[in-house]
Amino acid sequence: MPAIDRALATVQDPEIKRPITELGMVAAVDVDADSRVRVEVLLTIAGCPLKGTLTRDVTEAVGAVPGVAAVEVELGVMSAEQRAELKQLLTAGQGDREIPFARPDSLTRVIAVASGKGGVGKSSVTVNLALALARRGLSVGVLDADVYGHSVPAMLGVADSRPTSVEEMILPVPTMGLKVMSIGMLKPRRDQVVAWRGPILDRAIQQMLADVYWGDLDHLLIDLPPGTGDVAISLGQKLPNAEVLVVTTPQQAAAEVAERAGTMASMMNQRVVGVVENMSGLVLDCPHCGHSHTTDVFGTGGGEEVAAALTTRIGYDVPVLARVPLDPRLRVGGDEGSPVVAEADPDPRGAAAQLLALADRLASRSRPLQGLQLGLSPVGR
Ligand SMILES: Nc1ncnc2c1ncn2[C@@H]1O[C@H](COP(=O)(O)OP(=O)(O)OP(=O)(O)O)[C@@H](O)[C@H]1O
Repeated sequence: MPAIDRALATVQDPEIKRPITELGMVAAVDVDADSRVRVEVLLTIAGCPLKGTLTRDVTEAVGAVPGVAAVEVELGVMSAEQRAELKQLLTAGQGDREIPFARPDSLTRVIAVASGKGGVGKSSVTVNLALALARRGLSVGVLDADVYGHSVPAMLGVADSRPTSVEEMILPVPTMGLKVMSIGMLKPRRDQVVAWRGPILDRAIQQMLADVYWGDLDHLLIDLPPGTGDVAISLGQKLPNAEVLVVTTPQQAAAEVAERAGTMASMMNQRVVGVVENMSGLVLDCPHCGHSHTTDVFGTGGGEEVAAALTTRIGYDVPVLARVPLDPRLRVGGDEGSPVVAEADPDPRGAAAQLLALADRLASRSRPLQGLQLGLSPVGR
């Protein structure tokens, strides 16, 4: 029945984000004399964590077709051959172990979020920015490459999730409209320590970029470890066309290390797109006078200092793109796995409003060629 086929084509696999009909996941559709429909859906792997979502979506879509009396969803599992076909379909045109974002024709804007030192709010900025961009209808992936912290999954409420893998192709974990992959998800257990060094880290980064099925992304946000270590070098080599956002605090003492992270990105030919000053003034409503007062807990001027120093050193304008205030709601959102930008009606003086404005600024910027590698080489005469 074409109407049932059309209804099934509206159901997406929650991880791959493509219609199940295109992915070879609908094995059979039977309609009996009483207009009861039985749909056999093939999961990519047995025990797929999202089978409940799939069953519900298929039941709802087919149940809404006029004339359908009842829907029964039967779940099966793809054979090795069917999985190999699926992998082939998803990676068509992509060379083995090729990083799709490094291709010259890639339309994905990669933004790596860097900081000089830890604890300045790099991961908080990454997850909130990602969610704010996704709320604008953009397709966004988040790659947590912070070997020391990997706090992104917890901040997005998927700390214990593990990605599904289909024939060595890893499907990122879907949450809140984002696709998430973390270096922590490559560990067998959450409490295990990642004690990897150069070459193994490099392989892990390669795997997370090339072996993960990211699909068509508008943005990929990467949470880098603090500082200028191995991961930043690996990513710089693999993704010279990435843009880098430097997060720092207003504290003057933190400025120098943040500058170093920005300079390093530019040495890797990545464009430094701007600076985010986080933990700027704390706004408190005064119980005595009724007005609000701002306390500069970490001083002032750190963001400007980093931006000015990078502008001079790199030779193009590196602006301060946002000043995000200290805001307990941001911390609570991170702890609870529900980023503050998801709040309805954000307080215009709070962190959420500044992070939403940052997403707007970044999304509305066209990608300038200055600072990007064009891959041109002079022709000899
Ligand atoms: N603007 C802010 N207001 C209040 N709390 C904040 C703010 N920014 C970050 N925090 C809190 O500070 C702590 C450190 O933030 P976060 O983990 O984002 O930093 P980080 O730079 O990614 O650190 P690391 O590199 O060590 O992972 C978190 O508990 C976070 O909730």
